[in-house]
Amino acid sequence: ERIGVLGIPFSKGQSRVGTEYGPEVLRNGGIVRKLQNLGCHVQDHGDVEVIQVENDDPEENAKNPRTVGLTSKLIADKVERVLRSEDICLGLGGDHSMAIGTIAGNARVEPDLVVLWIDAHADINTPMTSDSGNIHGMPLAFLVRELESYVPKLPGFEWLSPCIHAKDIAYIGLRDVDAGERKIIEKFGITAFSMQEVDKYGINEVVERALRAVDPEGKRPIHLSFDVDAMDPTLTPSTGTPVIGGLSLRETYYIAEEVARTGRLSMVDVAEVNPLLGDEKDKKLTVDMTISVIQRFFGNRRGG
Ligand SMILES: N[C@@]1(C(=O)O)CN(C[C@@H]2CCCCN2)C[C@@H]1CCC[B-](O)(O)O
Ligand SMILES: [Mn+2]
Ligand SMILES: [Mn+2]
Ligand SMILES: [Mn+2]
Repeated sequence: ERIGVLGIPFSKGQSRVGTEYGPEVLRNGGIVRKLQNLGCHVQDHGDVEVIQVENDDPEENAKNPRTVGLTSKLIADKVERVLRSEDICLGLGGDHSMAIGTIAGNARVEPDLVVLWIDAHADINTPMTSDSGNIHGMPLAFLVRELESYVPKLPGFEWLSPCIHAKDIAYIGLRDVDAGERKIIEKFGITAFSMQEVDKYGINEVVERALRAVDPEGKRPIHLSFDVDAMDPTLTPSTGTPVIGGLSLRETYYIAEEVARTGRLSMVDVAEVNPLLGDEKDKKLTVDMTISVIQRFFGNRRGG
């Protein structure tokens, strides 16, 4: 497998400084070398250029819309280019608004992709249903065709057309879903396995059902968007919106190993690592746990 690593040093989808250092701490943690040691061909494509728009006033309750929108376009263009020359793109974030660009860019190369969203949160608020106005809580709303009439065209987003269907998404790890998101998930029948289902069925059954729900014939490319807050905060404390009762290390490994085993992985987003949150121990733990999970998306199997 040829892997293209792309840094996405972005933080304006939310309000806490620090996620812009995500790519740096993951690179310093040795992710490129560790993937090469797995026998992968790894090319580091550097960082996406981040745009900071002056006087970027909120629009329809969404904060930093122009900065997020225009940076998302650059992300999409770069992801498209990487996927034209590599088999898989590994996007190192950066807050989860990065997924607007990564999914848009991936869909240009793999229009038939499905999305597995591993997260404590649903990240599908519209600007109107959002309590925070932070766009990292909205990325899927900008991408889902069925929501197009519910989402205003914000300044900076003129370039973006929704590119996935609600039925192409499956969530694993939900445990902090807003009322408006719950309504959207129910209205459009989005496949969602919260931590309650993980406890009820076990992670193996959840992964099997999630994959079968979005891709019953087992032939579509997979965009895996991993928010490190899906894991329990005892494992990844350095993240902006931690929620207790998260995925264990072994459950997260299992998801990664099973997705790797499909052989249809197209892109992995790694979102919401914030090395400025917590103490040095928290930061090191978060980076080490995140890197150990990433390795399992790319062939490191516990059984050797
Ligand atoms: N839905 C949210 C939004 O701001 O839209 C609200 N939530 C925080 C809020 C705190 C109080 C209790 C209810 N939850 C964060 C989430 C976005 C997470 C983005 B991610 O990328 O980290 O997943
Ligand atoms: Mn390709
Ligand atoms: Mn989250
Ligand atoms: Mn998220």
